[in-house]
Amino acid sequence: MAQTTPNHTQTVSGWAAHDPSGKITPYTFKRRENGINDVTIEILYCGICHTDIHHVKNDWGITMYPVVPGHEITGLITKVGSNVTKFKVGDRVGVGCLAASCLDCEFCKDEQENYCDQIQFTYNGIFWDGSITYGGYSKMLVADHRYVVHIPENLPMDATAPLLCAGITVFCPLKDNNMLESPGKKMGVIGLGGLGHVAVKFGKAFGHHVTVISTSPSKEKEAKERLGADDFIVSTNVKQMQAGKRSLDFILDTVSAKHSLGPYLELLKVKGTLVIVGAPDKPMDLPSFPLIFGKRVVKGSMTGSMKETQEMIDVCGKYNITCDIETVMPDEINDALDRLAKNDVKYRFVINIAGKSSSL
Ligand SMILES: NC(=O)c1ccc[n+]([C@@H]2O[C@H](COP(=O)([O-])OP(=O)(O)OC[C@H]3O[C@@H](n4cnc5c(N)ncnc54)[C@H](O)[C@@H]3O)[C@@H](O)[C@H]2O)c1
Ligand SMILES: [Zn+2]
Ligand SMILES: [Zn+2]
Repeated sequence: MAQTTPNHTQTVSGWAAHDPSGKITPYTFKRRENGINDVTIEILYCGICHTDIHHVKNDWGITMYPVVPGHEITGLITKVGSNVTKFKVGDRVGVGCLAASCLDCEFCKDEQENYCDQIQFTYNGIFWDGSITYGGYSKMLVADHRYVVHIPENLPMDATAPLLCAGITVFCPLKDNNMLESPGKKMGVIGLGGLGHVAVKFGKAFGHHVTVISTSPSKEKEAKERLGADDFIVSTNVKQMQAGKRSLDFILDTVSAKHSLGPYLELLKVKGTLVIVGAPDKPMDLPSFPLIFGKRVVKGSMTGSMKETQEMIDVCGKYNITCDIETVMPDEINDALDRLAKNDVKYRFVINIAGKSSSL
């Protein structure tokens, strides 16, 4: 593993964390030359995902410092390799969590490359040439074109950026559990942050009755008035949790910190499903009784394939779904990370990397 290889000839300005304090500082590094399968992207915007916090603070014990976070990237193509036919210079594009996969295993061949066991991520991964991947907190990216999607013309580049991770991560569990084509389900969303607020929007766009389950009573008004949620349960309110028992068909758990699944499982109907997408650093309690007494299912889901990501972005174009964002400049990233850790954002920070004034 190396930070660069001889073909890393392009100097790029970015922002990196250098140790588990998580403090971000300007960082200049090298990217590879644009290869035959690559596109070069001028980055316009990059969302700040809670996964970025887990990485800069080494919550999961896997961070390779210095880490340049960022996997919710939108920008414009400035160069295309000779094998690339799907993109041209000037195209509006997005890059999410995936940078490379083996292209040969059963999952890669079945367009589920997000489950390839050699998957490499947009940052804190190791690319095929042995170099460490650096993400979207930077001015420019060289990406294999197979891991890039088109952004529909009607979607703004800033409020679309978080869809590349937050959006696809909540879209796939809905798709996998037949929630795209069968309206009228009772759906719950635990945690109203970056992922959770997009889940509410998808749930409503797909015709479901959406209940937000949150520790913060103060979020109820906004969840209903701004995001269109139908119901709100405060998870620390025993009476409300009791009244909600056996009421939901499907729950999406987006919580970033350790919590017990038992009380949430009780909210599911018999044979209901809870999908975990939040990634706390510690194991969560999973009591057996709510599972066996309700024949309930708990499963996980990780981001989405590139085919699903393009499908999700196109669906967002069709329904005009974007994220509710607060835009920050690169020198405000540390404040934004601190505020995100305190859950003080509605609902996603997006870094204005290029410093352009309009949202394009
Ligand atoms: N599965 C995937 O592919 C995938 C993709 C992206 C993010 N993630 C993970 O999903 C999680 C959420 O990401 P995000 O960007 O939406 O974060 P976020 O900080 O925007 O939202 C997390 C929400 O969880 C709530 N929360 C925190 N602790 C809680 C607790 N103990 N009980 C109840 N609620 C609590 C917060 O109030 C907040 O609303 C993170 O762990 C992130 O790493 C997973
Ligand atoms: Zn993410
Ligand atoms: Zn593979």
